[in-house]
Amino acid sequence: MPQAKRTKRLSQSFKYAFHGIAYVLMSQRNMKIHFAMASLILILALVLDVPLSQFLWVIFSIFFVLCMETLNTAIERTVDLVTTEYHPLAKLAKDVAAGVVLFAALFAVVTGLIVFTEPLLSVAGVQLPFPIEHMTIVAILCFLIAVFLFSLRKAGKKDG
Ligand SMILES: Nc1ncnc2c1ncn2[C@@H]1O[C@H](COP(=O)(O)OP(=O)(O)OP(=O)(O)O)[C@@H](O)[C@H]1O
Repeated sequence: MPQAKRTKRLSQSFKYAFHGIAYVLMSQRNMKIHFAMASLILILALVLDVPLSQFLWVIFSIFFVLCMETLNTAIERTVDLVTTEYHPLAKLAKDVAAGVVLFAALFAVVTGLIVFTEPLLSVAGVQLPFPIEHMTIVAILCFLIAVFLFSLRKAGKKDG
């Protein structure tokens, strides 16, 4: 029956997807760290009773990081399929894929700082000197400028 066939195919797809996720979790140290951090953050959100609108951002950033780490592993294995020898393009592909995970992780850190800094400090009876959004803007601007300067230096070294 076509219906039964489709159900079987769907369950097979889930099985393959879970196999992929299990592989990433078992083989990648970073994925284990992401899982541990996500668990801690969820417990912290529960303890601090984070409002739903902010909690949604926390959940989004958790799954965003998990997605990017999974994608990164897929890219790494694909590169390994093409070559296990040293190749500058293999290096570039893997380094850029690692950059994707770093961007996702930074997004998660920024989200965590915005959501958790004030509630955590208020538990300790401390007040921030400036609004958290202003401090976040300054921190992100500093990061962007630092990355830009680092890239310029790298490009300069290549030319020189
Ligand atoms: N075939 C290759 N050619 C050139 N450089 C490579 C190659 N494979 C890996 N590298 C370099 O080594 C770095 C680490 O690669 P590696 O595949 O070990 O990634 P990893 O994050 O340690 O993943 P895993 O431990 O899951 O294999 C890459 O970012 C890249 O700079």
